Amino acid sequence: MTDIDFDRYDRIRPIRWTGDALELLDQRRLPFQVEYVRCGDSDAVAAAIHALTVRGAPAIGIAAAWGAVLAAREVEAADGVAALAALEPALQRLNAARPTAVNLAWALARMRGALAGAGADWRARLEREAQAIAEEDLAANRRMGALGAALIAPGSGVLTHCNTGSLATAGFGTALGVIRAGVAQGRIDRVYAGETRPWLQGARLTVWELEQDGIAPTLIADAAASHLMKSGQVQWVVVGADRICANGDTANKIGTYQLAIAARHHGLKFMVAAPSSTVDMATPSGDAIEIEERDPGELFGVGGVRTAAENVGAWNPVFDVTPHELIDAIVTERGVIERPDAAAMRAAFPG
Ligand SMILES: CSC[C@H]1O[C@H](OP(=O)(O)O)[C@H](O)[C@@H]1O
Repeated sequence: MTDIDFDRYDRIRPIRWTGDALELLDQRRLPFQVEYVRCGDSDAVAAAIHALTVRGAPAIGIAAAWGAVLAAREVEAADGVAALAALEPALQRLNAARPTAVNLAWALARMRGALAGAGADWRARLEREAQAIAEEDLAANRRMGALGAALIAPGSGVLTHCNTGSLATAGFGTALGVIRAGVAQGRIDRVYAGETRPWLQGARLTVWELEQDGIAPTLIADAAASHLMKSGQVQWVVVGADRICANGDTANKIGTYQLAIAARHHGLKFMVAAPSSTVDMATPSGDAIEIEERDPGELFGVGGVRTAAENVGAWNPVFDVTPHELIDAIVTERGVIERPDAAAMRAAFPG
């Protein structure tokens, strides 16, 4: 199979550290405006994560890590132990920005760990740790892309949901990295992207990302997914994850669960691609995952056009849980877990 020209397929960087501030590509404005917003302190980063200025499980972990670096400039401490105590309120505010993606808490735990044993140079240690988290994520995505693409037979069609690309990570993407690798290797002929209401990560972000690569996706309404699967044009559904539990149950963007049900009904394969930073072995199953519910107002407008009358009752959970029984493969940078269950997860993530 041809090698993957990673640089060709990965020119978007949603997160930029300037040395004294964090610049975030404002994903609320894409694809119509390409604008970066500047976060000069940790609370601005927390607000940006909550507002989805930056979004995507790995990306919010990386942003929070840089938020901790900014918080370090807001406190005085002689060493790592004193810094840990002084930083904790800011780290808690960063952690509270969104509840479902485990990457946020995972990144902040990495930053706390970097302080252990640190001396007067603890701020520099934090900055190195944030940089390492971002670099490790990019490397993980590129390895995951190759591992996931290898499962896909040449001539395949793939459906993806939400945005799991460079915009949601340090680069290349998770599920979108598998798709980029699969297209590069001639395995994937057709890419379908679900619009992903209500926030339209698919229509606004995934389509834009793939067009930057010269990959022409076919956009579909979320409601068209089962009909597409029935057509025989798609062989795999490939999605990302926000939290993968100890038994393989997976939280991901709302709408993923019904894609998994339809895929199983139509005999399609269902792949979850996520870095090991998304695996949460401390959560036994999907029932224990906190599902973020956002402002119902996100349901009422699309591109400035109202989609419902005022004061309509609405419910806006933005994630759901796919039971492991409906997942054919979980792909992380450590390898492929076929037919995931608690035993397979323990074998892959022994502790
Ligand atoms: C590799 S991104 C993982 C995950 O994050 C997205 O959620 P959101 O856009 O709300 O941050 C979506 O669930 C992606 O699959």
